[in-house]
Amino acid sequence: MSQKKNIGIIGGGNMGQAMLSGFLQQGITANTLFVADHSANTCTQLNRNFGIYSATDNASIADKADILIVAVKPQQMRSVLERIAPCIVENKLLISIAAGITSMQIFTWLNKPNASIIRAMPNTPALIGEGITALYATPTVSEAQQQEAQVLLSCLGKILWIKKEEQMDTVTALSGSGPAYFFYMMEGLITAGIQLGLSQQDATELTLQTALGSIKMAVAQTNDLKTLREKVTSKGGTTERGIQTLTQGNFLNLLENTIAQASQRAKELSQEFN
Ligand SMILES: NC(=O)C1=CN([C@@H]2O[C@H](COP(=O)(O)OP(=O)(O)OC[C@H]3O[C@@H](n4cnc5c(N)ncnc54)[C@H](OP(=O)(O)O)[C@@H]3O)[C@@H](O)[C@H]2O)C=CC1
Ligand SMILES: O=C(O)[C@@H]1CCC=N1
Repeated sequence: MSQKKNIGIIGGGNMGQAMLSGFLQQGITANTLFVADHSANTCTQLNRNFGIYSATDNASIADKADILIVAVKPQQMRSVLERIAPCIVENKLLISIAAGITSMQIFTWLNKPNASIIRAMPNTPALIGEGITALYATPTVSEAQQQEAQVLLSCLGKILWIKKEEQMDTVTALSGSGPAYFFYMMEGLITAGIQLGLSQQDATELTLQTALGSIKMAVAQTNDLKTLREKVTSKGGTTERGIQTLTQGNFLNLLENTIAQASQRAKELSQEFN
């Protein structure tokens, strides 16, 4: 990515900082990164920890940025966008990562039907360059801007372009929220191991390395997931009993319902904060 482009981020919280880390690790220079956060304390910390310029005034950061990432909570999106609207001049690319908030709402709040808007859904593994970011470009975004967004957000891991905006809610439920489901499952496995007599340290090491090895095998795609599972599951053995227990507990239905509910929540966020 051309180092001449200034990257602005509004909202220096969990995801704003994960993105910032990913950008810096991939060699985007600190003097092209600008962050706004309404907390002066957060600004001081960002400046100290990342060596980037930060300010409490959103408009000043929006002005400096060629590419502006809005990373505040959905409930803050409307007031933030209405206030920075005068800064969203022609050729500035605005990337929203807010769950649920539609491009139609963004255009309306900016009152700029020709603004260049991309919706992005990253996830927190962006912090170590192992995220995946789904992207949806509105028709006002040029090919060159799509390319810029792709190059920039590739610093955070993989990229997946989505053609239909309505799919963003499912994407949010699956990959945006997804790391939390995996962390939750690992927490549960560790707890179970401890309850059955392992030390915290041993249960943690066994769980984390098993997760890592399984993910690496899944990603290598030498076999499909079902085959990989079946290779572990000896007839009449331990895994079979474990999987039976998951099946009896409607594990797959539970997962389907989890994604459906998270996706539904994205739709509600859009309506609640309209
Ligand atoms: N966390 C995640 O894994 C992911 C989050 N997202 C999306 O990213 C967005 C941010 O989420 P997340 O980082 O978790 O939230 P955080 O609350 O951690 O970050 C938001 C930051 O913005 C600050 N802020 C609040 N109001 C303003 C304002 N008016 N102007 C400037 N800064 C403000 C907050 O300060 P304060 O805390 O003081 O309110 C906070 O530091 C959300 O829209 C979410 O849907 C998308 C993908 C993944
Ligand atoms: O929980 C949330 O609403 C945000 C969006 C995806 C991950 N975190």
